[in-house]
Amino acid sequence: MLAFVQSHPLYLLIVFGSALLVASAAYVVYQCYFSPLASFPGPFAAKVTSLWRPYMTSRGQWHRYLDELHRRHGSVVRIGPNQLSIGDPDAFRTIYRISGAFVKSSSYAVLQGSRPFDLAGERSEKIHAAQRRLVARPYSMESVVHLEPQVDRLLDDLLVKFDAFALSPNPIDLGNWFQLFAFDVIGAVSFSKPFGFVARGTDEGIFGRIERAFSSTSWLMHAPLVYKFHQKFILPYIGNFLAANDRNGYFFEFAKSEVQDRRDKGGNDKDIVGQLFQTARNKPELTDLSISFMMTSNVFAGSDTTAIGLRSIFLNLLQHPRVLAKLRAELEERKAAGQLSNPVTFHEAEACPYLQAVIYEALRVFSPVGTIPDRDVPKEGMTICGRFIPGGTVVGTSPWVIHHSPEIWGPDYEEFKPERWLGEDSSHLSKKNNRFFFTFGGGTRTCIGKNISWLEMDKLVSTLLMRYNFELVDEANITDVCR
Ligand code: HEM
Repeated sequence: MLAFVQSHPLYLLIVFGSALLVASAAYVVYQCYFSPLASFPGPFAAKVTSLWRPYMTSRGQWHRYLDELHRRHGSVVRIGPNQLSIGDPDAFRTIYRISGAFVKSSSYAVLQGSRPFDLAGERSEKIHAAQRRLVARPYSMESVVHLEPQVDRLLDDLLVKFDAFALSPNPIDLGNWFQLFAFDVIGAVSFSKPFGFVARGTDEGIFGRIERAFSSTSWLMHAPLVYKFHQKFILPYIGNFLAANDRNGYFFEFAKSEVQDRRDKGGNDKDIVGQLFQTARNKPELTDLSISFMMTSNVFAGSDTTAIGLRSIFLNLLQHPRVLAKLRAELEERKAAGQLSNPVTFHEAEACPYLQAVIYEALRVFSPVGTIPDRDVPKEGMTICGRFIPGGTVVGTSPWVIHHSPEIWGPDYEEFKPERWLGEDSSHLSKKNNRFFFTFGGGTRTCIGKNISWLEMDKLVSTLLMRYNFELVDEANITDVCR
C-alpha cells in the first residue's frame, strides 16, 4: 500500500508542491526579515521579486512613481531584493563621486549588447576611461563653440518655418519642432550633414523608433533573462520584437553609413567625426568602427533628450507668466544695450544669469532622464544613513528623486523658481546647488553631449523669445514622458 502511494503521480506532485511552498515561504521570510537590506522600507513585491522593477518601469510613469515612493518611505527605498533607490544627499554624493569606485551595475550589459566601444554601456571603469580619453576633445565646450555657425544655419531654417506659423491661427506642436531641430543639429555637428528634418518638417519615422527603443531598453535592462530569451528565440524568427536592439542595430547602421559618407565626401574638419578622424591618425585603436559606435550614441541619445529639456523650459515659462516676464525683461535689456545678436550667440546667452537659472530650474523640475543609473556598491560595502550595505548591492539615484528632495531644495521644492539658482544679488549663478544637479548624470560617467545640448538650449530659447510670443493651447493633453 505504502509503495503504491509513493509511486503515485499525485503523491509526487504533493511532495514537490509542498517543498516548493516551503522554499518560497523561506525565501520570502529571508528577504523580509533576514536579508542585509531587510530593514529598508519598500513595496512588498519589490523585496521579494526582481520582476517588480521591470514591470513598474514598463508602465511608463516610473519617474513619478519613484518620487512618490520616497515621499512615502523616506530617503532610502528598497526597489528589488538586492537594490536600493537612494535619496539621501550624502549617500548620493558618495555613489556618484568622481573616483568611479561605484561601477555601473550588470543592467548596463543589456544596453551594451555586443558593442566593444560603448561609453554609456561599458561597465569597466578602466576601459571606459581609455575610450573616453580618445573621444572627449570634440565634445568639449571649446570645440563645440567652433560649430556654432552650423547651428546658426539650422536656426535660420527654423525661424523661416516659425515666421510662417506665426501668420497662421493653427497651433503647432513645439516639442516636435524642437526634436526635428535637435536631430538636425546632431547631423550638423557630427557629420557636417544636417538631416533636413526641419526643412522637410518630418522625422520620417525615426523619432518613433527612438521612443520605442528607449522604452523597451529601460525595463529590459532590469530583466536580463527576458532580454536573453528575446535575443535567442524571438529575434532570429520574428525579428526585433522588443525594439531594444534598435540602438545597436538600426541606429548603428545609420551612424555607420553616415561615418562612411563623411569619409568619402569630406566635411568641416571641426565637426565631431572630422576631429575623431584626426585623433585616429595618431591613435589607430580609434577605428572607423569605434567612431561609428560613438556616433550611434549621438544619433540615439542626442535629440530626444534635448527636445524634452526644451519642452520643459517652454512649458514652465508659459505656465509661469511672472518668470517669463522677468526673462523677457533680461533679454530686452541686453538687446537694448547691444549685447544680444540675432540669432543669439552662445557666449551672449551664457552671460544672461536669469536665462541660465531658467534652464537649470526647468531641467531640475522635469529631468529628461527618469531612470536610475545603477551602480554596484564596492566590495568593502558602504554605510547609508547609519546602516551598513554589503558590497555588490545595486544602488542609485534618479534625477527625479534628488531634484525633488525637500531636504536639498527646501519646502518649495515643487515650485518652478529659477531664483534658487542665483547668488544673493541675482547677478550671477550660485554654485551651491550644482552639487545636486543630476540631469546629466554624475562622476566619471557624466553625459559627454551636455555641451551640445546646452548650446542648443541657450541659443534656441533666447532667440525664439526675442522674436515671438507663445501661448499654451490644449493644456489638458500635455503628455508626461521622460527617458
Ligand atoms: C538634455 C540632453 C541630455 C540629457 C538630459 C542627457 C542625460 C545623460 C545622462 C543622465 C547620462 C548618464 C547615464 C548613466 O550614468 O548611465 C548621459 C550619458 C551620456 N550621454 Fe547624454 N544626455 C543629453 C544629451 C546628450 C547628447 C546631445 C549626446 C550626444 C551628442 C549624449 C550622449 C551621451 C553619452 C555618449 C553618454 C555616456 C557617457 C559616458 O558614460 O562616458 N547625451 N546622458
